[in-house]
Amino acid sequence: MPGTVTILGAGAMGSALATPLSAAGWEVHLWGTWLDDHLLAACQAGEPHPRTGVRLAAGTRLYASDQLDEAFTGADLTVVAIASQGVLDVVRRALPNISRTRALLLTSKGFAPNDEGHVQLLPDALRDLAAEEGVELPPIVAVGGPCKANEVAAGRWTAAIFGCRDESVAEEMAKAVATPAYRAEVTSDEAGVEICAPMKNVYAIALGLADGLGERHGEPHHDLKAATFAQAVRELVVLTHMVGGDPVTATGLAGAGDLEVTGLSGRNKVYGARIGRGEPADRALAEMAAAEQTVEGVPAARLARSLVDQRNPGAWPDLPLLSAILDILDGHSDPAQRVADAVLPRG
Ligand SMILES: NC(=O)C1=CN([C@@H]2O[C@H](COP(=O)(O)OP(=O)(O)OC[C@H]3O[C@@H](n4cnc5c(N)ncnc54)[C@H](OP(=O)(O)O)[C@@H]3O)[C@@H](O)[C@H]2O)C=CC1
Ligand SMILES: O=C(CO)COP(=O)(O)O
Repeated sequence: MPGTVTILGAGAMGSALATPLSAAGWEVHLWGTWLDDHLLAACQAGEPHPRTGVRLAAGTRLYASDQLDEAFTGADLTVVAIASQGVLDVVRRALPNISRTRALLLTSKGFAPNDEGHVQLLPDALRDLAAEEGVELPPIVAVGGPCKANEVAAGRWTAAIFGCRDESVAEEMAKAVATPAYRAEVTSDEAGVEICAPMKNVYAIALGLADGLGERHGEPHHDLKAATFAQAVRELVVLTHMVGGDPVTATGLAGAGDLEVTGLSGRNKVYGARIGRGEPADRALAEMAAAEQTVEGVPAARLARSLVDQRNPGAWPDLPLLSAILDILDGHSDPAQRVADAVLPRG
């Protein structure tokens, strides 16, 4: 199918996807938000993208925030690669253009709270938004799996998972973007992919904490990290079930796979490591924000608290690690002990 793809968001992931999409034969239009001018300027100057350290794929056309309509000239496909807090705002502006494309691929990992505080998965919120505006959205394909933007940008082997309620659309898209290095498996479990995506960021904070403890004490805490990993996967299964998804999604690329890569080197893990080294949670977050390091697990954890309260508060006893992470974000005085108590057997 290759034709023209418009990528909304010129941050790490949006710019990275230009690599496989170009390699798969697409003409790539990369649109930057009103916050991305400095990123586009660096790319225009032929420098590596500031967030990935990798040069944009040759031939990528760049569009500034006031060129949204131009960015959709001839577009057949939309990719949304906006950090979660900006997704609804950007999609609202682009709705008429998006509606003329074959599908909307959504890489963002987060939740959408509405004005009444009701927490939705992003695709549900996007469909509601489109209905309110009287616009018909194309099928949404949730993009998940262990995909570090810098590795995708560099053209290294990456396995993604595409989740669409209409599995044939996921299949069509997976074929249309496949390269020897970037390939996607498909599922009809949109909800499962969409709950695992933000929640693995939350749990990766706890994985990072074990690494930070190791650095602080000069001795590894791999046992704690592994126990944390296993508990995180158990809780991803509980949460996936809660939103009507398939537990297999939680144990595959979208859940365990993405948790692993984020626990190795993601920004959420880096944040957790700072807490493990002894930094106060709020100060570490402020310093990462100042360095343009998005830590999506923090807002996601708090929205997940509301999601569980709204959908099934009876599940809290099965979510001790999520409870621990929330306490740590709220300033718990002994984060390491709090995680250990959540993931070690009671004895
Ligand atoms: N980085 C990665 O390895 C991966 C990321 N993802 C997901 O893809 C999405 C994008 O990630 P990534 O590219 O790393 O994120 P970035 O931090 O690089 O930001 C992505 C884009 O979102 C914009 N943005 C941030 N906040 C707002 C806002 N309030 N309003 C409008 N626009 C906003 C950014 O602008 P600004 O430049 O100002 O931040 C940028 O254009 C995320 O949800 C992430 O979870 C998925 C897989 C891997
Ligand atoms: O989602 C990611 C990898 O799949 C990136 O994770 P971080 O946001 O923690 O860097």
